[in-house]
Amino acid sequence: MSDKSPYQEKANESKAHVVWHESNISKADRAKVKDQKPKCIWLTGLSGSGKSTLANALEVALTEQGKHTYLLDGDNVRHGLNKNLGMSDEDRTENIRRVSEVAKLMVDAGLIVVTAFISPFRADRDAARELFEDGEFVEVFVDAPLEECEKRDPKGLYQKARQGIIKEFTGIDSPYEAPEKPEVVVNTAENDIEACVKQLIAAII
Ligand SMILES: Nc1ncnc2c1ncn2[C@@H]1O[C@H](COP(=O)(O)OS(=O)(=O)O)[C@@H](OP(=O)(O)O)[C@H]1O
Ligand SMILES: Nc1ncnc2c1ncn2[C@@H]1O[C@H](COP(=O)(O)OP(=O)(O)O)[C@@H](O)[C@H]1O
Repeated sequence: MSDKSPYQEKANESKAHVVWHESNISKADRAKVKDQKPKCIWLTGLSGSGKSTLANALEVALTEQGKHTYLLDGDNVRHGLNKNLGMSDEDRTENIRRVSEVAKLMVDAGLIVVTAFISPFRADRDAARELFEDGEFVEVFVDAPLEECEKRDPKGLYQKARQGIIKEFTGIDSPYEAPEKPEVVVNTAENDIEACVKQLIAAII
């Protein structure tokens, strides 16, 4: 987001008068009560690659193991917190910035957070990583070729994008920058859902 945005102008006005408060309970205290290591599991990939499906299945598996989790999904967050954002590059960046900060708060609360956003820009995902301590941020590339995602087209969005009804669609007329060094790559075109979840659990726990 540029420095000329209304959000940034208001932030600049008030910044000088806003003071950080320390809390008596730390992230480590909260994590100890939950008996787990807080983490942010960041799923990135094309629409239809399998982010929501895997994030849901992963949350189920973690909950069955007694872990305390929360799932942040792009479609859902865009109905509430980020309902004032569209799909321009600038709005996607702001979407990911806000979600990264929410995920950081949730990790501070001691949770294992799973996020499912296209998050197409490398710089935005790197900025998210910067908010976390070493080892807390696990970038997962949910990898499936565009042709496979388009064939699945679970919401009929690719068809609408090809017809020009939806503009700036990721992979069609908006870019997707694949991760260069993700902690995990799950290939959803070659492995079934169960195998991908197994791979994720092994990488996380
Ligand atoms: N133009 C365009 N491009 C891509 N996706 C679109 C678009 N318009 C609507 N949708 C639907 O919005 C979901 C993507 O939201 P995200 O918040 O994950 O996007 S982003 O990270 O800000 O790029 C995405 O969800 P997934 O299919 O689950 O990825 C789509 O359902
Ligand atoms: N290994 C797999 N992992 C995840 N989804 C898969 C896999 N194989 C096939 N699919 C199917 O692909 C589709 C992915 O849709 P979805 O999870 O909504 O993707 P996204 O959230 O990335 O848009 C679903 O219909 C799902 O059943």
